[in-house]
Amino acid sequence: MNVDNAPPQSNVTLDDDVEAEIASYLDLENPSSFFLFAGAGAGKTRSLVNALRHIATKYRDTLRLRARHVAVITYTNAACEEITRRLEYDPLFVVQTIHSFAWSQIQGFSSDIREWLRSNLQTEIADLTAEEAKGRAGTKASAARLASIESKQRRLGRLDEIKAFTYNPSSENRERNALNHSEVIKIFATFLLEKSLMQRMFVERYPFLLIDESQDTNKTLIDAFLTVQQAHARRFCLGLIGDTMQRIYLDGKENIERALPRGWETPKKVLNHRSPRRIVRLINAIRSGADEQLQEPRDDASEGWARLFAFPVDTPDKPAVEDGVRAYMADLTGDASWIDRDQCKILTLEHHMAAKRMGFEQLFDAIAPIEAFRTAFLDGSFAPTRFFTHSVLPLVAATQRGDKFLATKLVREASPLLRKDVLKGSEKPLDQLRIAQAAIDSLMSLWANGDPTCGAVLKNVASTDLFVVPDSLKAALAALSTEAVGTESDEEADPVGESVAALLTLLDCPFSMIAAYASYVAREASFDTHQGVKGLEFDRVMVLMDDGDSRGFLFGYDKLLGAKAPSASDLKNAEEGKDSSLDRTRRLFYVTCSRAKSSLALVAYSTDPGAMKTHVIQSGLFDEDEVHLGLPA
Ligand SMILES: Nc1ncnc2c1ncn2[C@@H]1O[C@H](COP(=O)(O)OP(=O)(O)OP(=O)(O)O)[C@@H](O)[C@H]1O
Repeated sequence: MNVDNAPPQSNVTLDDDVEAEIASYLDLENPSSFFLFAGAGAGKTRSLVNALRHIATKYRDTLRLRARHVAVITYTNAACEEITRRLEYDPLFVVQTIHSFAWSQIQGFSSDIREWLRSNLQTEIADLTAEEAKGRAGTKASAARLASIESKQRRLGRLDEIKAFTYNPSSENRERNALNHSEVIKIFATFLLEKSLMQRMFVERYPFLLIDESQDTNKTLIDAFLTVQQAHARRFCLGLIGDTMQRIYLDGKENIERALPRGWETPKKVLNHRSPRRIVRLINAIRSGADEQLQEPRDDASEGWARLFAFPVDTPDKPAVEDGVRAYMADLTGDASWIDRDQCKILTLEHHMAAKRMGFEQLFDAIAPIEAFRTAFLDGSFAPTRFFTHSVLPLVAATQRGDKFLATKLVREASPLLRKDVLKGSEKPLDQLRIAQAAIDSLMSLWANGDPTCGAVLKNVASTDLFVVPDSLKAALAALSTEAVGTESDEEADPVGESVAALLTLLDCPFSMIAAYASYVAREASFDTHQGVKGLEFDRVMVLMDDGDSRGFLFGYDKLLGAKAPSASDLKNAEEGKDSSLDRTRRLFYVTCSRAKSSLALVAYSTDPGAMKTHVIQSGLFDEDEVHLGLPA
């Protein structure tokens, strides 16, 4: 065959040798730790599964002989199940989410856990006591501190009674002997770093540890793993898989790629298997503001569509405008499914818009701005809101529906009033049931005068002992219940801290917001956010961006898309290499746009749609005919 006439080589196998490269690092005798650089749709899951299969083929017998395993940490339970399934449930692999994995490693060390907790509680109590000494007596802040000190002291006092600690990654962990989610991570990281025997046992048991979505994995633990790897570089292989451009959680490690120790390998994948050419060009252009990683579309990829529609920020009927955009996209692409809202993935980059449209804005505004609360609040695991969504709401909803059977079941399962030992110890268990029913009646009576506040609900539940109030709410409850005896100037001189203030605002919210928030975090809403679509892909994606809705504490589409100039602090952050709101917005924008398999419509509500249009064209994100100011005729 004449080589000149041969069809040009397709690029679809371009990255195939990366799999071999990774396999070469997975050498039991001479391991190399690695960080896989691969953008959106590069097939990271496939690389991970291939790497694991390689280990199984090459080392199964050797590993089994010494009861060793391969550990894999994934971000979600769904990812965990998917990888386990693809590995055909092979017991060689321990595939777990970070909390389950951390717990499985520390579970047997009850006395060490007890000592860690003792020392941690003592430090926390000492800090609070010092704050109390500096503060003013009789203020709400003082009431909150005293309540925290009391509950910590109570826990400290009971530590020696606890024989074994418990933990459940998907529950409230409110039992006396339970650890909470962040303690499990901190304890594991501390043990790994401080207990050399545990460190040695760990690398002996798991000579290979691969972490998926490593950019979002808790930074304390990533740092601990990096230290362990450095100490045992010759017999422990740490493989980090992920994409720095897709870091969306604030507890992930910033600039992880720059923190890699010497001697690490950095294989790179360049193909995007998911998106059509136009969308790969767009996500490359978005990414170029952050790093130099460019992707190539597959040679057999179609051209696809990406369009930007910019509207004034005060557009009155936004949902109607969005319907119009979908109708236009259906016409443009010849894909009638755009008409059907349910066949499109509608993404809001931030949650405020969802909160506003679904009716829990006040709740969102109370909690989301607090950095330490945000991640858990947005994924539904924040203990104070979970108390309302998982304990109180189901009971209230069942009672309001007249479902007595379910209401009784819920109280039996969760209420301290009907705990088995209480019923057993009671001479007349029937009386105990009456007490529980009276507590339910008392709670439900709050609705006689309309929608009660969360604070009124909490006070009521605490007074009847219907449910255990989580520690995280006790300080706020104390502050709420305090008839402040301090003067106004005392309150000014000793205000409640940011966290308690946020919880007090939460307690001020009408309880009806809890149901709206619960359905949002359970993803029952018709639109989703970047968090909900991690790792997923959809044919038709519509991204909604509204700075008017985002309150500016996290986002800045107008800045990203050029309708507003960056602020002085943005420029300063950029100069100092610090993560700015612009960087965060760029990453969310990248994550959402890169989910599209066929066509993409961006809808921006802007303070200056004209300036946005000029900027996105000048910066090479879009061509002139791809940007519409208003709905095209
Ligand atoms: N080598 C390949 N050949 C063909 N299709 C592939 C290949 N690798 C991955 N794919 C497909 O490409 C799509 C993206 O893969 P995958 O979801 O694993 O990417 P990813 O790197 O995890 O992406 P992201 O980080 O954006 O979530 C999937 O539909 C997958 O089946």
